Amino acid sequence: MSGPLVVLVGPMGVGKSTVGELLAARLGTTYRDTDADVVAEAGKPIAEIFYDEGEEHFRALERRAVATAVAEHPGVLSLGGGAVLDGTTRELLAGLPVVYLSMDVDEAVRRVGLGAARPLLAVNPRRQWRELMDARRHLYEEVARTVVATDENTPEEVAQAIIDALELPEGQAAPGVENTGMTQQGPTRIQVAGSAGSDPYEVLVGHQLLGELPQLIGDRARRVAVLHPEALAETGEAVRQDLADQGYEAIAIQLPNAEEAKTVEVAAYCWKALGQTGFTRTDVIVGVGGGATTDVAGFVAASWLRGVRWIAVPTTVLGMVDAAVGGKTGINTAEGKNLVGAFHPPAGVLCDLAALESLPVHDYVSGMAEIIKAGFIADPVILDLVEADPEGARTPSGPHTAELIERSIRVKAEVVSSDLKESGLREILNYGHTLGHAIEKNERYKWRHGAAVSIGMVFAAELGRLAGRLDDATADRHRTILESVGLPLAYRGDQWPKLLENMKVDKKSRGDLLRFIVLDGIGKPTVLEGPDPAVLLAAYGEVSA
Ligand SMILES: NC(=O)c1ccc[n+]([C@@H]2O[C@H](COP(=O)([O-])OP(=O)(O)OC[C@H]3O[C@@H](n4cnc5c(N)ncnc54)[C@H](O)[C@@H]3O)[C@@H](O)[C@H]2O)c1
Ligand SMILES: O=C(O)C(=O)C[C@@H](O)[C@H](O)[C@H](O)COP(=O)(O)O
Repeated sequence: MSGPLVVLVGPMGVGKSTVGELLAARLGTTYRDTDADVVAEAGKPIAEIFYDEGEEHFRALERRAVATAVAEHPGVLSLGGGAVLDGTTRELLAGLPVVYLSMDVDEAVRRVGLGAARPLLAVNPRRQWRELMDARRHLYEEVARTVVATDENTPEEVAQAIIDALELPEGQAAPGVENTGMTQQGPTRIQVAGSAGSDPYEVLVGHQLLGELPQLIGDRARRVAVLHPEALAETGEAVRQDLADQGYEAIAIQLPNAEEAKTVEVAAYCWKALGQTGFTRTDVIVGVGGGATTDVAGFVAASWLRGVRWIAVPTTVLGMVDAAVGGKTGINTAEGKNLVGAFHPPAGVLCDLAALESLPVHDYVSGMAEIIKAGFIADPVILDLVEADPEGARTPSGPHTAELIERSIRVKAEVVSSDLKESGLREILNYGHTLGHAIEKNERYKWRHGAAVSIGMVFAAELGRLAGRLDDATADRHRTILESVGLPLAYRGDQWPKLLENMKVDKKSRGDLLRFIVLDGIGKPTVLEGPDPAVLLAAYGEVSA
C-alpha cells in the first residue's frame, strides 16, 4: 500500500515525535516529521520563518512538505501542530490512518513549559492554548480515524493504544533502534559547589523544566515573587499562575526589558512590592528572563532582608551560559556597569532550551560572545564546534546548541565553584569585559552586552599579542570566529579617551592600576597589570573603526 503506515496529528508538545519514534521502532519502520522537512528546506528554525516571512508563508511550506511526505514516506509520519488548518492538507489526509493525539490544556501548558517561546504561544500561553485548541480540535477530529488521549499515559502506552486501534502489525525493530521504548531524556545536571560559605546548587539544562520549580522553592516558602521582563509578560504570568496553583501566594513583578531593568529605581520598585506582599526570609524570588533580569532578581534577593533565596530561570543564551550561574548579581549606575551588587548564588538554575526559540537573533548572537569567551579561556572544543558550523551556532536548532551551552556552563561552574567572590581565578571570566563594559557605558547601555564583549575580546587578544604573550594565529582566530557568528570586531576610533576613563572604575582595577585578562594561549588566561599606555592605545588602534 502506498502512503504512510500512520500519520500523527495533534498540538505541539503532545509528544508526536516521542511517540512517533517509539511507534516506528515497534513497527520496524522509519519516522519522519514534516516540521523537520520545513526547517531543512527553509534553512532556519520555524520561529524564524514566522518572524521573517509570516505564518502564511510557513503554512505554504508546510502544505508542500506534507504532500511530499505523504506521497513518499511509508512509515510513521508526524505533522506540525497547525498542519490541519490547511484545507488542501485535510483533503489529502482523507482516508489515511490518521491518529489525533490529544491532551488537556493544563497538561499542555505544563509540558510545553517555557515553550511560550513557540511562535504561536509567545504571549499568555494558557489562554492562547485554550483558544488554539478551540479553533483546532474539530479539525483534528475531522481528519482522524482515531483519537488517543495522552494525558495520563506514558509514550509506550500511547504507542500501544495506536497499534491496537489501527490493528497494526508489529515488525522487527529497525536497525540501530532499540525496541525498549522512548522514555523522555531527563535534563543535564551541572553541579556548582558551595564556596565562601554558600550552598551548592545545580544548573539544569533541558526541556520542560518548570515542574522542577516547586521542589527548588521548597515547603518553607509561602510567598514567591516572579520577576520577569516586559517581553516575557505572559510567560511570567503563566509561571506565577502555575505557582499559585501549587498553593504559593505568588506575585509577578514586571521589569523593563534589557539594561533598563538594571537601575536602582527598578530595584526599589521591587523592594516596595516585596514589602507590600509581606515577603519574609523564607520566601523565594524567581527571576525569569535574560541576564539583565536575573542580575536584578538576584540583587533584589541579596538585598531584601539581607538575603532571601532565589532561583534563576534564564531565557537567553547569555543568561544560561553566564549570567544566571555564579551568583554575581547587580545593577548599573551612571558611573559604570554593575558597580552595585552582591555575590548571592541562586538555589538553582533552570535552563529550558525551548525558551530560546523566541529569542531575537541579535540577542541569540550576543550570547555567542560569552560561549566563545568560554572557548578561549578554557574549552577549545567550543571553538571547534562553532567553527565547524557558525550558522548552526547562531540558532537554537543548531546541531551543537545543547553541547555549546552545556560546555560553557561547565566552564563557568568550575571557576565559580572554587572562587565565588573573585579573589583570583574568577577574574578570567572577565576576559573581554574591561573594554566591553566601557563600551556599554559609552553607549548608555543601549548595546547588547555580547556585542561589546566581542570587541573587548578582540582588543584583549591584540593586547596579548602586542605584549608578546599571544601568538598571531590565536589572536587572528578571535576575529574570524566572532565575525563568523555575526559579532562586531570594531568600535569608534575617536572614543578612546572616554573608554580609558570608563575603564578606570572597572572592578579589576587596583588603585590607579588598570588590569586586563589576556591569554598566553588558548585555555591559558592570565592577568596583565598596568600595561604601557602606548601599548593600550596601539591595541585599541587594532579595533578602531
Ligand atoms: N551576573 C553575571 O555573572 C553576568 C554574566 C554575564 C552577563 N551578565 C549581564 O547580563 C546582561 C545581558 O543579558 P542578556 O544578553 O540575556 O540580555 P537581556 O537580559 O538584556 O535580554 C535581552 C532581551 O531579550 C528579551 N528576552 C529575554 N528572554 C527572551 C526570550 N526567551 N524571548 C524573547 N525575548 C527575550 C529581554 O526582555 C531583553 O529585551 C547584561 O546586563 C550583563 O551585564 C551578567
Ligand atoms: O561571572 C563573572 O565573574 C564574570 O566576569 C562573567 C562576566 O561575563 C559578566 O559579564 C559579569 O557580570 C561581569 O562582572 P563584573 O564583575 O565585571 O561586573
